[in-house]
Amino acid sequence: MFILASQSPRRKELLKQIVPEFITIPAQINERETPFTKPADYVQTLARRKGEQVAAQNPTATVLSADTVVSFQETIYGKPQDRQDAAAVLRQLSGQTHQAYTGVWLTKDGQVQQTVVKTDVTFWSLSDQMIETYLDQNEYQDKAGAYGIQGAGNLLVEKINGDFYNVVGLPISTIARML
Ligand SMILES: Cc1cn([C@H]2C[C@H](O)[C@@H](COP(=O)(O)OP(=O)(O)OP(=O)(O)O)O2)c(=O)[nH]c1=O
Repeated sequence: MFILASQSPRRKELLKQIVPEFITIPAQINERETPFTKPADYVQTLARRKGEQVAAQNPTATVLSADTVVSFQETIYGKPQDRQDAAAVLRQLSGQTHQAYTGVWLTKDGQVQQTVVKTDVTFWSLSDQMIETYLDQNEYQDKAGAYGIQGAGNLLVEKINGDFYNVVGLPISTIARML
């Protein structure tokens, strides 16, 4: 059995492109128990904690988990607390290049593989009006870094260097090579 240890609808949609049949079992962990460290270490630790928690309940299954953050100038941005927080994050990222990191953890046939994929994302310079218009669409609410590149958030993005799907939350070309 293949389990995606995630409640993210975006991760479920992306995984369908490479795995025909799987079930989803969200991990029940408190992400705040993991201290902020370097972004790559942070997402790797969280992906591992999510995967291990679900794998412990399903010891013979293949289990895939992931965690995505946005990082800019040593600050890690998870999901925004509220609209004000989201506005502050987007103002920080405006006109700058930040990184999206996704940690991936996979256990298959008793073997554990894990990796971290990084994508550079450059935002246009964003006016307050552009930020408010984007926030009005409420897309920011469950997204690390307060934007969804796969949605209207794409209008904030001048360019990326790296895997697009990694920003969304599942670097499927890398994962396909792990399977
Ligand atoms: C940057 C970015 C993040 N995201 C989303 C992907 C993830 O759902 C979310 C990052 O939060 P995560 O904590 O990685 O994932 P999650 O809580 O949504 O789901 P789970 O832990 O159960 O796997 O941000 C986008 O959808 N688009 C983007 O451009």
